[in-house]
Amino acid sequence: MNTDIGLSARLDRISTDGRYLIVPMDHGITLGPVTGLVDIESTIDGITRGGADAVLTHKGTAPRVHPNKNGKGYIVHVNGSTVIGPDENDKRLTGTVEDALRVGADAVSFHINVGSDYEPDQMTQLADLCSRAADFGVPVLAMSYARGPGIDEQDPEALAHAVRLAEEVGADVVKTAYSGDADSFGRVVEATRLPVVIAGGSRGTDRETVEMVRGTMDAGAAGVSMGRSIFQHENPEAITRAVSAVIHDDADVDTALERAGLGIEA
Ligand SMILES: CC(=O)[C@@H](O)[C@H](O)C[C@H](N)C(=O)O
Ligand SMILES: O=CC(=O)COP(=O)(O)O
Repeated sequence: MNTDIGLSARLDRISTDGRYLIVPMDHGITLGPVTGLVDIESTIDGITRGGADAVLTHKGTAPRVHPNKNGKGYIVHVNGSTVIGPDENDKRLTGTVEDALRVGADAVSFHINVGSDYEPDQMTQLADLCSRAADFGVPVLAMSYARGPGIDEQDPEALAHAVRLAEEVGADVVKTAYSGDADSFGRVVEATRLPVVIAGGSRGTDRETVEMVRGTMDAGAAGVSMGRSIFQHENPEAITRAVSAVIHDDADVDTALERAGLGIEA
């Protein structure tokens, strides 16, 4: 059976007209129950009201996600590590495509640290995940970071390599870090035919967050998979509304902040 229609139907559920505003909340494994993840129900309710296309968690929190996601998309993340373990870059499998489908996911995601000691195993696992997901018409979001000893995590050449690897092994959407400006990130976006979305990293000011999103879209990217900058915000709905204004309505930074009721000062 042709699963292309399933793939495109599911991609539509996690995006709007090819643009992606994903809020990942898989950090409960990595960082523990940090701000925004303790009462994850109200965070999900706020961000989906604010304009998120999809939320992302590990499979165990699925029962807490579904009643609060206001009809938006759902992605299940299938590997993880902790900051208190021996090596945070050593992400291990936590689920399968079948697990994700069982808990009602529209897509799966997987984190690879390109340049780390764990890259060979993670690359094989990602390639296998893409093959398995393709059997079911399930999209794969590859979180492809340039991370490891001696790696500059914002180096555009390293990021370009990371996103290209994701395409080569069969992913459908790729997330990576932002290189810091639209010009250099344009080279990252050009490195692949996949839709590219950025991670937000640790939380900055509202203006810094929205400027980063504006630069990303100006570089030709497809959106964001932005976690801490959104779920750790004192008003996740408002910051999502600002990010959504840029991604979905092509707003400039001041307009986006004003529309969300956030101050336009730095
Ligand atoms: C906590 C971090 O540094 C993030 O960049 C994570 O590595 C990315 C991911 N969402 C995770 O928690 O595994
Ligand atoms: O799953 C994690 C991400 O996609 C990015 O999270 P961040 O907190 O925006 O770096």
